[in-house]
Amino acid sequence: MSTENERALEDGIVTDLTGRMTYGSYLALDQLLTAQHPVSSPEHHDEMLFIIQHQTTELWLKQLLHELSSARRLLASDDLREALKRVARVKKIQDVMTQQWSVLATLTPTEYAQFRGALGNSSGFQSVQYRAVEFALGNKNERMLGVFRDHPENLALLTAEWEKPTLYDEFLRYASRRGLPVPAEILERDVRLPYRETPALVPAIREIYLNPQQHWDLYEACEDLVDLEDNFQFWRFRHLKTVTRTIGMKVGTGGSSGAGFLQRALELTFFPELYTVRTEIGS
Ligand code: HEM
Ligand SMILES: N[C@@H](CC(=O)c1ccccc1NC=O)C(=O)O
Repeated sequence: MSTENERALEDGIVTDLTGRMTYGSYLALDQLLTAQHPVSSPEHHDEMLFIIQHQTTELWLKQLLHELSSARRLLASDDLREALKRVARVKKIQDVMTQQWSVLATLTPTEYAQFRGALGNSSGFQSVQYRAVEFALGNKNERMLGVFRDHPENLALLTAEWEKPTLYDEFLRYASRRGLPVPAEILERDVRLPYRETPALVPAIREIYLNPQQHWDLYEACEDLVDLEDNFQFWRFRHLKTVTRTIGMKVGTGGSSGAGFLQRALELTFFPELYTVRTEIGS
């Protein structure tokens, strides 16, 4: 151990950054770190945590959309292996997002009640990126577009997502090109509608699960999609549990019933046939 207990800076380290790209300029930190604007007055200590938790979630949602869009393009160009790399990253990001609830769970109902009133009618329900991720995964809902009528850029982003095939649509189109019997009603479906379970698809999925050696990459892909749906439900569940411990059964600032409304999202499924097939495997 050096007696000074101070690390010497090496001569090669650049310290005059005038006119150069820097850490802060590259990452636009001047903007990022001045974008926290608590609205409680006097400012409540815990509102900063509330803002940071949402902002970090929005950053991860941006990355999820980036990965999911790429995964769909890769599937459309028959590159399943690379598409699955994207999905692997999506799964890791979901893990972080779900873990992150434990930070917000340190916010007590007493603390939250002290600045909740300042939030007005704002609500996570109005998160355009969250809605775009739901759409990308198949939970389309035309009525959600209306929420963004006051914000043309958000409306354009979500409308574009609404009109795009979902990750499952692209996967099933790819499986069809690989020779699996994906019914025409799926290949030709109106992709702006929520994905609904189609019994005629189950034989194609069953074929993959009963003969994994012949369809190994598709088999892996199906399991990755199930992981992704599981992870999505874990996030929803932690949200519901955080909400219940913080506001109990109060109605939401966005105007919904609150916990009951969030509970009903847990009944939704993105990839129904991937679950149905499990009932049919073995005895
Ligand atoms: C104490 C913290 C939180 C509470 C009490 C809470 C409460 C609620 C409630 C009651 C709703 C239903 C809509 C409404 O009427 O407002 C909702 C929806 C939502 N919240 Fe939160 N929330 C919290 C934290 C978060 C965080 C950190 C995020 C991350 C971005 C988030 C994202 C969402 C989303 C995306 C929805 C829409 C869910 C859907 O449509 O199924 N919430 N929240
Ligand atoms: N809906 C929450 C308020 C809330 O959580 C919130 C408020 C503004 C921005 C994001 C929020 N997060 C999730 O809904 C409530 O009813 O307390």
